[in-house]
Amino acid sequence: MSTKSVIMNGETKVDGVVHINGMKRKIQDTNYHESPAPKRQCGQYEEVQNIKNLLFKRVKCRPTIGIVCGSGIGGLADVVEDAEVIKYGEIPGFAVSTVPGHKGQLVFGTLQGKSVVLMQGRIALPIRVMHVMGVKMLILTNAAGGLNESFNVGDIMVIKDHINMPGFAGMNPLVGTNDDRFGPRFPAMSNDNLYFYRFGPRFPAMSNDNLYFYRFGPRFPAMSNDNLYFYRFGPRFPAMSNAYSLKHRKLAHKVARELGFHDFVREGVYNMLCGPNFESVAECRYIRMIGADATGMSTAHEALVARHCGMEILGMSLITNKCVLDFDSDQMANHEEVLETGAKRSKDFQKLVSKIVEELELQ
Ligand SMILES: O=P(O)(O)O[C@H]1O[C@H](CO)[C@@H](O)[C@H]1O
Ligand code: HPA
Repeated sequence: MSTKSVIMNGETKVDGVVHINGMKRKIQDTNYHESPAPKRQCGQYEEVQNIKNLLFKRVKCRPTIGIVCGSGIGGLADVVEDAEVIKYGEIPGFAVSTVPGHKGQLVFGTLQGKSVVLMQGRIALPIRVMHVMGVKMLILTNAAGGLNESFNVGDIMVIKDHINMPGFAGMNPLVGTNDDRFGPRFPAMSNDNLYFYRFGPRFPAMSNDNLYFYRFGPRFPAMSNDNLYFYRFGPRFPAMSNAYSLKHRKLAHKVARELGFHDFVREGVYNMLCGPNFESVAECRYIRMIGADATGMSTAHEALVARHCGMEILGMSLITNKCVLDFDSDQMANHEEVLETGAKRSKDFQKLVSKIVEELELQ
């Protein structure tokens, strides 16, 4: 006899298979989002702790700020003082970055008096390693193609939000069983401070502030009197608010003005596609239509992993080329142009990031 249960509106579970809008999803628990995922690129907790221990045996630096250097932007490492460099190949589990323009190493040291770690070469695992090392603030940089017609090659776009396009097709670094030691189950990336749970968290304390809203209410609420949320296992459907926080975007623009960079520092929405091909003209037109100002092949997943474990983020894209939006154009994006623009703007980018680091107030 088959067992059938209604999980939530429109979703039913029949013999361990969830049916959503006519599609079948095999599940382990009652939660289809927790179906077994392939080995997680952003790291299991023990693995991440082991890497941290290994790194802390090798370096003196205890970073509080992490910086991910995009294509052609790695020159920032040159201004890091007391640099301690570890190649990805020396770190178990770190994929060796294959993109030209990415050196594939971690650089620990001091920037403007603050302890930092730079990733020269982007892979997902180090974000969680940074988190367990104590990094509170992550600066994400990338090279991106400009979609906004008013952007020029060489502009720097402060990211106000992102579109995780691969996520539309199920590619999200947070898919798989949630490890609550990193963060909650369903982080939202909206820009407000309200938490919405689809079902409510599992074992939350009912805090004293008025920022948390439950759509259905928490499962096992305690009524304690403190202002903090403690998750024993983490909430199921939390929102991850303030992803690219206004505070840090404002700081980036203030610093840009102080440096006289305001003419080429812009703001906009970053779109991530998987790559490795550059986008077709129709794709570019589509991404522009849905609200993106620039597009690349990175950053959104790192932002998701970072926000999931509670890090603050600031993102900046160097517009290295203009995306081709005209079907009849013979222009073609290419990685050489990306690196070339990166090189031309590298000193300005370094100054901007260094001064932002100097002025960052860590909570
Ligand atoms: O996002 P970063 O690492 O800057 O690199 C960008 O540049 C490469 C394409 O030229 C792609 O990897 C794209 O994502
Ligand atoms: O035009 C682009 N598309 C995708 N990624 C990129 N990285 C730099 N430029 C681009």
